[in-house]
Amino acid sequence: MTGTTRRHPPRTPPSAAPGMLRDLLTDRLAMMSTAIERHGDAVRMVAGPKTLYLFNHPDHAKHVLAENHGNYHKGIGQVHAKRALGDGLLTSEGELWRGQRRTIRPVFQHRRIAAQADAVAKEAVALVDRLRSRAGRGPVDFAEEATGLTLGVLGRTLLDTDLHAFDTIGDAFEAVQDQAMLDMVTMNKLPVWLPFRTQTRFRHARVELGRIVHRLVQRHTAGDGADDALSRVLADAEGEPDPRARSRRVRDELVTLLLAGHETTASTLSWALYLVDRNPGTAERIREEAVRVLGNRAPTYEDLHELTFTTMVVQETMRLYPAVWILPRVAQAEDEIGGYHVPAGSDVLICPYTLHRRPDSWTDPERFDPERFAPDRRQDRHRYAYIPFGAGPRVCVGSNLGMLEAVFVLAVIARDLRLTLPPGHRAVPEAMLSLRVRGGLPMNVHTV
Ligand code: HEM
Repeated sequence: MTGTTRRHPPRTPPSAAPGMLRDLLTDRLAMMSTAIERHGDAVRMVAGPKTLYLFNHPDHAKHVLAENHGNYHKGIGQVHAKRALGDGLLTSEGELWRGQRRTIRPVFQHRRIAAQADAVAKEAVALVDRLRSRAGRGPVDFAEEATGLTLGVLGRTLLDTDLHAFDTIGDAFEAVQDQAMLDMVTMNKLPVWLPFRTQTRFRHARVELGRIVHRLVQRHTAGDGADDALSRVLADAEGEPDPRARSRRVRDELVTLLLAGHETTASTLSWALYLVDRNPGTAERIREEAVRVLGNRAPTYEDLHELTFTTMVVQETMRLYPAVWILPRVAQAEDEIGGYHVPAGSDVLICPYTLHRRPDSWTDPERFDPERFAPDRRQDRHRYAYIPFGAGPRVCVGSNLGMLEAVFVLAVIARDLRLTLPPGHRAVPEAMLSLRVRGGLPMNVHTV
């Protein structure tokens, strides 16, 4: 293609730059949605020194994430998260990534997840018990409870450990997320030693996470022979001759797995509870299904396939509030996406949040309607119109576990309790590394 015939995506006008920079700091979802509304499926967003190529058609997602994935490395935001996560599975590339993925994949296969379903069910039932003890005593922060649950599940399933014993871990991860976001919006220009609160918290958190991983490793070597994620990561790192590099590798991989695995599922659960409360009749349908399938007992892996409506609610939740709201990439060589030229080195964004709201893929896209995911309607849509777990070779490695958790927890909560938002409360999304509920999710607990 010659320079004269190249087609470039429409660019945002210079007058939009101040508003975009403000939105980058305070409302990243509005920044993406507005750009697409004004300019269409492909936009060059020019904000200060940075140009971001935002693509919003399912064919674009297919091209970047699957067909030509080799040309796209992890990008803005995730690159910056490296400061916190090092070279773990989420942020690594090339041979290192391939090796890490090979090491960890067996831990997440269906067979293994099936074996871990009981551990997930136990955590779900324990959460319900904790919530029940708060019934009638004012709102609980469900987002915090969900985070505790998902960390507990990861501890039991990946590390064979009770992570509840590490009570600083939730705060440490929050500090890591905040830092990664600060890095992203400041384009990584702030040295980490500056005495800002976020940076100081981050430095402490990094030390704390290192300490926690060290303790996990020490405990683990005491009882060997297991085939969990920790055993696999340790066995894999044995090939590394330098002891400091070896322990850094173990830390990076474990911190990555814990971060990637708990915030995403916890956010999904919070949004699910929020949507269930706001959409009359939904809680009753989940409860009726849970009573029919489970009776009074804890869920088992076999029940998962029977909890059809609950699964549809989780899927619709991830459409409206995809925990990973943005998939940032950097083009390694020049490319053409949907007929538009993309120079080498460009920051390319695929945004599940806006993709999942395309009116040509979803009738009345803002409406919460789990029936969209009824098993007989699966063929109705483009395969890349719905990508809550990403797509292509870098698709979420933990999606089976994440789904199992979300469905089990929603089912047992709806069966045993009723959670309601305080009157007039609205949850506001905050697009951090994951799509959080800003300020947490206060919910009143009622027994049924
Ligand atoms: C509802 C829950 C979850 C959602 C919505 C979710 C979403 C995603 C998405 C969209 C990606 C792709 C990121 C990209 O392409 O840039 C991803 C990757 C990843 N997820 Fe999940 N995830 C969830 C649960 C989990 C769980 C439970 C784990 C377990 C530890 C996990 C571990 C990972 C890892 C390690 C990656 C990186 C994979 C790679 O690059 O090879 N996720 N996740």
